[in-house]
Amino acid sequence: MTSNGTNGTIGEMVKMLCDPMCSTPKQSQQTCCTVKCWKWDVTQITMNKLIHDIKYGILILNRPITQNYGFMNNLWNRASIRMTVDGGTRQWDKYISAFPKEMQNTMKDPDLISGDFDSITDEILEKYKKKGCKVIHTPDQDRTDFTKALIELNVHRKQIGVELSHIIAIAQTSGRFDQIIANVQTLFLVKEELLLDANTNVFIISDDSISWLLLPGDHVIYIPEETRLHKRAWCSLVPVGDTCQHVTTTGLKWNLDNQQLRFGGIVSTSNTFDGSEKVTVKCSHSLIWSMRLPMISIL
Ligand SMILES: Cc1ncc(C[n+]2csc(CCOP(=O)(O)OP(=O)(O)O)c2C)c(N)n1
Ligand SMILES: O=c1ccn([C@@H]2O[C@H](COP(=O)(O)O)[C@@H](O)[C@H]2O)c(=O)[nH]1
Repeated sequence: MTSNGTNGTIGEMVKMLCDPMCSTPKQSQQTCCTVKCWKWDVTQITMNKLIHDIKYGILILNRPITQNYGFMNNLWNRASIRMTVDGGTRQWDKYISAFPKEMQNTMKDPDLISGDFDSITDEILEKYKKKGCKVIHTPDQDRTDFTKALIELNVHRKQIGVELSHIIAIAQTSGRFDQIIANVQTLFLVKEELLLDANTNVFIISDDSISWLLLPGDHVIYIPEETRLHKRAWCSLVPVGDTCQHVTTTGLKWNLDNQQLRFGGIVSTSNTFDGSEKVTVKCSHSLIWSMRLPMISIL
């Protein structure tokens, strides 16, 4: 049981609702149809409340790692699959090298390293090969290294026979704008092209935000007290790709009432919370939800 009294994993699809407003095909001959419904509790990641039988993967993208040692140590070592992506291996190496030897030794090595390897030296690759990391070359230039890494992670997942409830990508929403957008595209591709098991959700964590894709349906997002009360708390609902024709929310300072979100129309950025324990979002099309990363606990 989490602090919010929610059982189960983040992103769990909790129930099927009957809703005559829903646009999905009718399930039965009555007026009843199926609406998918998810609940999200990010403290399972940020407060290290990952329930012990929940399995997740973690991957490091090519941005400087700014998270504190205690948080990373816990999150990284408890992952079922650890992966660094191309230049992300260099970032990982730099990150752990900054700690004293005894701290470095407590960090497990990556299980997998993938990439087209245009952002990593042979020296670093060799160093990690010698440690026993599996190196996978992914030369395809029609997909990003992040997307290809998820595909490889999924192959490995099947080989070792684990089911992952989520995958955490450590990145930054800084640096190259095209890469920030490409990372969002990866979140869409995962669902569009079924790159992962349908129950596996991908989160992108930077030093100040956590973002993921909300699929059409009903979402309940638990907001930790620390975030709710924070003066600079923020959140956003961004209709990337398609116009989101109908969005209804509760728990926000600027709520939407069956409104349309689209670029050139309304895009809900710099929104914040109204103090409620949870935000609810009902959306007809996919949206990117981002929020201030709740304070990270060291243990
Ligand atoms: C229409 C189109 N535009 C651009 C590209 C080029 N492209 C898309 S993904 C990709 C690989 C990017 O690799 P990644 O390592 O993720 O990023 P890098 O640091 O090399 O830019 C490339 C080259 C393409 N294949 N098709
Ligand atoms: O500015 C950046 C650069 C990269 N990324 C992410 O990391 C992977 C690997 O990048 P390489 O440059 O190939 O080492 C890339 O696919 C992006 O997902 C980023 O987020 N921002």
